[in-house]
Amino acid sequence: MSLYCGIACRRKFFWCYRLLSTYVTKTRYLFELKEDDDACKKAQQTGAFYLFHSLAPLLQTSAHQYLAPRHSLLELERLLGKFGQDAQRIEDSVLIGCSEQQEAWFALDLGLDSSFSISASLHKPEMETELKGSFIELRKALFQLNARDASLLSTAQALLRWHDAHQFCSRSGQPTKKNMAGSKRVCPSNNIIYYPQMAPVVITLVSDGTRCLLARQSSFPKGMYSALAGFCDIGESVEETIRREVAEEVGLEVESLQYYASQHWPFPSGSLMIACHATVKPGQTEIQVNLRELETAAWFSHDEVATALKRKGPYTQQQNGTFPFWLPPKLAISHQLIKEWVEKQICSSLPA
Ligand SMILES: NC(=O)C1=CN([C@@H]2O[C@H](COP(=O)(O)OP(=O)(O)OC[C@H]3O[C@@H](n4cnc5c(N)ncnc54)[C@H](OP(=O)(O)O)[C@@H]3O)[C@@H](O)[C@H]2O)C=CC1
Ligand SMILES: [Mg+2]
Repeated sequence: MSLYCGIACRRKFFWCYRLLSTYVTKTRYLFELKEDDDACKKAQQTGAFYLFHSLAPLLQTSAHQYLAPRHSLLELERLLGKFGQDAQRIEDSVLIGCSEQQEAWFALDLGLDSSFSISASLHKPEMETELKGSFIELRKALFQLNARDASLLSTAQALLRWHDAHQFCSRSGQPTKKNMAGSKRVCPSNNIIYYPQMAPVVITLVSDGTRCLLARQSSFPKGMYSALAGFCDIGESVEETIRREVAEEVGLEVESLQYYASQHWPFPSGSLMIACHATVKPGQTEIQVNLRELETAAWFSHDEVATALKRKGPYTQQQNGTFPFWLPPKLAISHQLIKEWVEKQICSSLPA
């Protein structure tokens, strides 16, 4: 090993160690805040809060992008005081992460009903003026956020929604109580613990070797196609869901499949998207669209998909009345799955 190589390796090792160390420290800190209510309450003193109103995040506009502002505990207490709200409402907040310097990040919804105060929703426009921002539906804003804010706000919204929908014990009917971090709720009358849940969903890009299969639901924006998606049924493995969804939606039988990656997705109410590539049996490529599920589905060539990936919105109606063929934005795992397929096709067509 040359001296240069030795130094480079040691540097690399040191760098990896530093990265790992920061990550582990952060993870252990968040674990402690979830387990210990007092530690979590203390972390709120130096922490920062993302604000929501009826599940819409507070955003500010900056150069065609949305930014998610954070507020200190002091600023939040001042705001609640100004609008006649009890500062105890801050206990409704949920822990969503922390910075490398261990500044804990929380999310709080000022519009949902709270056991600590009511009618906060009456003040929405005044709050927006005071906070110099707007509460914007996450569906409209997600693709104009940077990756970190998109991920934090998606987690926050899913968690706030889950708490709002699990106020009562399904066994005793009594009100449940959230822990300080919001990582669980407990029924005080029978000690049943409820943990936040999400729905597993598969997203599959089917290929016949040279083309890939993309589909549209009538609810999609005009011209947009995506890979096939479907919720896992209870009792199914990911492999079984993929085979069933492909058969149900387009009438094809999957021959092989390969896991690609996963992503948390805030819609409709918090899903774990599990993305896979799949191939169909040779010679069995005739699509039979299930019109109860899809508007249409079709095979697309490598060049058609590569061109669509480069296309940038807004996608306006063309002179012949149709809309250009386009694909989900970069942030969506379906985009990344399709992009990987395009890149793999290029590699496999290169001479060995
Ligand atoms: N991030 C990404 O890149 C992408 C994400 N997705 C997401 O994947 C999700 C699933 O895709 P989709 O094709 O609609 O799924 P499905 O093909 O499974 O069809 C949706 C239908 O399944 C039923 N359903 C079964 N279980 C559930 C559940 N836990 N929650 C809600 N509905 C359920 C509902 O029927 P009924 O209403 O009749 O009860 C619903 O209308 C979508 O919500 C979408 O947001 C999709 C594509 C890309
Ligand atoms: Mg589907």
